[in-house]
Amino acid sequence: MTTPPSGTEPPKPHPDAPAPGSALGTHYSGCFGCGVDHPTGLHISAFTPDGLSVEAEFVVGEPHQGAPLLAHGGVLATAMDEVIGMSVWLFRKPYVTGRLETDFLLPVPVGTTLHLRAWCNGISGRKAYLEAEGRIGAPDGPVAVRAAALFIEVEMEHFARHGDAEAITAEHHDFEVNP
Ligand SMILES: CCCCCCCC(=O)SCCNC(=O)CCNC(=O)[C@H](O)C(C)(C)COP(=O)(O)OP(=O)(O)OC[C@H]1O[C@@H](n2cnc3c(N)ncnc32)[C@H](O)[C@@H]1OP(=O)(O)O
Repeated sequence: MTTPPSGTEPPKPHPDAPAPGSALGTHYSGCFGCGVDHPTGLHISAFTPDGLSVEAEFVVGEPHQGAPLLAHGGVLATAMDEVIGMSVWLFRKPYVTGRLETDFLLPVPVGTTLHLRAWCNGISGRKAYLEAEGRIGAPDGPVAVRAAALFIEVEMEHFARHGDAEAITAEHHDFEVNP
């Protein structure tokens, strides 16, 4: 379910995608993944090297523990969800996570800098097929977490209908899309 149907072309950058090297900023200041105002969130800040994929760092802190001094698996899955979400929004359409599969390959100690990368393998109709990985200590460090995801395109109205419409319009969005 997270593999594109055969024949799906690899995506090309959207004409309005951020320029290669651009920082992506936060899409919502209260977001647990990237929000700058979240007291215990992951504070992931990301950039796109090519307008198609996302690279980011996540420093595992004490609020992110599962076992003593080790990252909680659900928190690591959140980090994967966040960078995958950032990468699919590069296509300038709103998407939400439908399915997220995660493999945990190594324990991740508190204090680790996880180097995250997310990319899209294909888009077919409303479905986007994506992957991510988290490497310990360096962009070419050992892989601790891998994820594959199916994201589903929605109307912007999805967020207003199910969430807080005023908060959406009040925030500045680096990821603003005009559906
Ligand atoms: C920059 C932003 C960063 C954000 C990072 C964080 C991202 C998130 O965490 S988003 C929050 C978590 N996700 C959600 O809240 C989504 C909740 N789910 C929903 O709202 C709905 O189920 C939704 C929108 C995904 C799909 O509903 P709906 O629009 O009615 O479409 P629906 O017809 O059910 O599904 C569309 C297609 O996707 C498929 N699909 C939907 N969900 C899944 C799933 N879990 N697994 C596999 N396929 C699925 C359906 O089978 C259907 O396929 P087909 O067209 O071939 O029949």
